[in-house]
Amino acid sequence: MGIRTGAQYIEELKARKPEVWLSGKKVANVFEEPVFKQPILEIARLYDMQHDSEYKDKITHVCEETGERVNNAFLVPKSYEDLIKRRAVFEAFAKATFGLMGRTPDFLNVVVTSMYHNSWFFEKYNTKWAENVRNYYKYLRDHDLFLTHAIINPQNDRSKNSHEQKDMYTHLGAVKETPDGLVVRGAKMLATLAPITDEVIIYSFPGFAPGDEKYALAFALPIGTPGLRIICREPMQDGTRSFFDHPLASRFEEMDALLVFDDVVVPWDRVFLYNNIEAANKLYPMTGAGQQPAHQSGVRGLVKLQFATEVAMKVADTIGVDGYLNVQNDLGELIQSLESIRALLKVAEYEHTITEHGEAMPDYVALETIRGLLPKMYPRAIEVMQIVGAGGLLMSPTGADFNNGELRESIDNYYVGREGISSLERVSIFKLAWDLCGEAFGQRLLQYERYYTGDPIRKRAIFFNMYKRQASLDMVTEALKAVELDKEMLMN
Ligand SMILES: Cc1cc2nc3c(=O)[nH]c(=O)nc-3n(C[C@H](O)[C@H](O)[C@H](O)COP(=O)(O)OP(=O)(O)OC[C@H]3O[C@@H](n4cnc5c(N)ncnc54)[C@H](O)[C@@H]3O)c2cc1C
Ligand SMILES: Nc1c(O)cccc1C(=O)O
Repeated sequence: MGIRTGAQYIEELKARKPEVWLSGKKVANVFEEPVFKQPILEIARLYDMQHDSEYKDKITHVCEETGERVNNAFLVPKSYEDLIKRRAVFEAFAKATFGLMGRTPDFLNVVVTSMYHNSWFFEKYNTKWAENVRNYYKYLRDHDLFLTHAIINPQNDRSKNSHEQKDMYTHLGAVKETPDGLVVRGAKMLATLAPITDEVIIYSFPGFAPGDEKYALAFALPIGTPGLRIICREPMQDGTRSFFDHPLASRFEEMDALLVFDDVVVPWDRVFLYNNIEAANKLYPMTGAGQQPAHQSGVRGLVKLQFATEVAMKVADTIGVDGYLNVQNDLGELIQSLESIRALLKVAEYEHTITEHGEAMPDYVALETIRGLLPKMYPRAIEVMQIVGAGGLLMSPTGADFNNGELRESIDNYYVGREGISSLERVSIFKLAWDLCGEAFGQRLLQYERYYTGDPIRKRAIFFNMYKRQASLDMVTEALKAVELDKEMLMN
């Protein structure tokens, strides 16, 4: 098999019947559901890029084991050059979606590739788990599959651990072992793009306490597995809004969902971890499942931040305000943020380390710095877009108004931009901006940047403590030597 085409992705999607709930109704056919139709086509486009002569050699490679061409997300990076090959697919997929779809197939395929290369970790606890991870990676790679994931407990009572919740199966937990597999019950959040993916992987994110053993789980299942219920949030576009009026919301609605497992049987060959809180707490930091996807997210986040910065700059130019100091100051700040992330990515790749298992790991400090900065920089770019766009963001007519002969003269006369910018150009740019800085669609993109990789506050605290453990603070010691001299004097 190897790389799929968009048509193959869609055919396989059509052949599945996941239990998807949307706005109070069970979705009979995901591909025909207007809310999902365009996002499916956008994902299909990514698969087609793998066969496009412009991208094929950049984003795919020939697998040494099978001789098939596979996506670079499945490449185990062994060198700087391999990291650059991985970056190529992250960048190509991000640019195809302006960085607005965070969970494109490359994201989780990188996670599973990392778990595969670090199957020694699972071996330590259970050789079958390690074998299952290795087999699953090969299955994903050879079938070029698209995963969703839900590694966070639903937001119920965050002051209590899973085993202390009112109902012991509010959070996903193991119920019993059977000859066919492990029976699991409960919920996990927040499975982005779940309705249009092939499979779901559940893996553990640190935070398990003694008593949480039944919740210590990692496994993968086909998205249409019986008993798996996918409950979507309210859609932010109904699939009928025009590309003109909502150039981004109409294309890139990245649905989020709660997953409810109703005594679902996980076959034993799909169980990667179970009933072991030490393993569950260490999986994320020890298998590269935290660091390697941060490379993908950093590249994607850079593209998204660059896109927002470009839109803000275009808005300012369109209405002739980028000559003013305040606007230049704000836009200059966005560009400096953008260049900071670009530089940090180069550092992350260049200052990679080779692990004892031969994996090229992008630099932790640079990646964590990106992880902590993007949740601040992206909201700031949206704020600047709102400040510069001002009332003009609420002035745009609709495409229907443009098409109304009675209105057309007024539209052409009164919606123009600066000299040389027609009404159509000005309104089109302001509609891009409004999708990003006004619509619920854009607010989700902002919340995504804040929280897609965990709670930035707690992640920053972990980063600080890691940094503090390695920080020598030598300059302070050096500076205090001068004080020592005085002390000798003072002592005498
Ligand atoms: C758009 C979007 C897409 C997402 N996609 C996915 C996905 O595909 N897969 C996935 O698994 N997850 C996904 N997530 C979920 C994401 O991982 C979580 O949002 C993130 O881990 C934070 O958890 P939470 O949202 O439950 O916030 P909470 O943990 O409930 O935090 C809420 C508030 O309470 C504070 N708080 C809570 N607990 C503590 C504590 N112990 N100590 C200090 N402060 C605390 C937090 O700082 C925060 O201010 C997505 C999130 C968003 C917004
Ligand atoms: N992918 C993640 C997620 O979905 C939630 C929390 C953390 C991560 C991550 O990869 O760091």
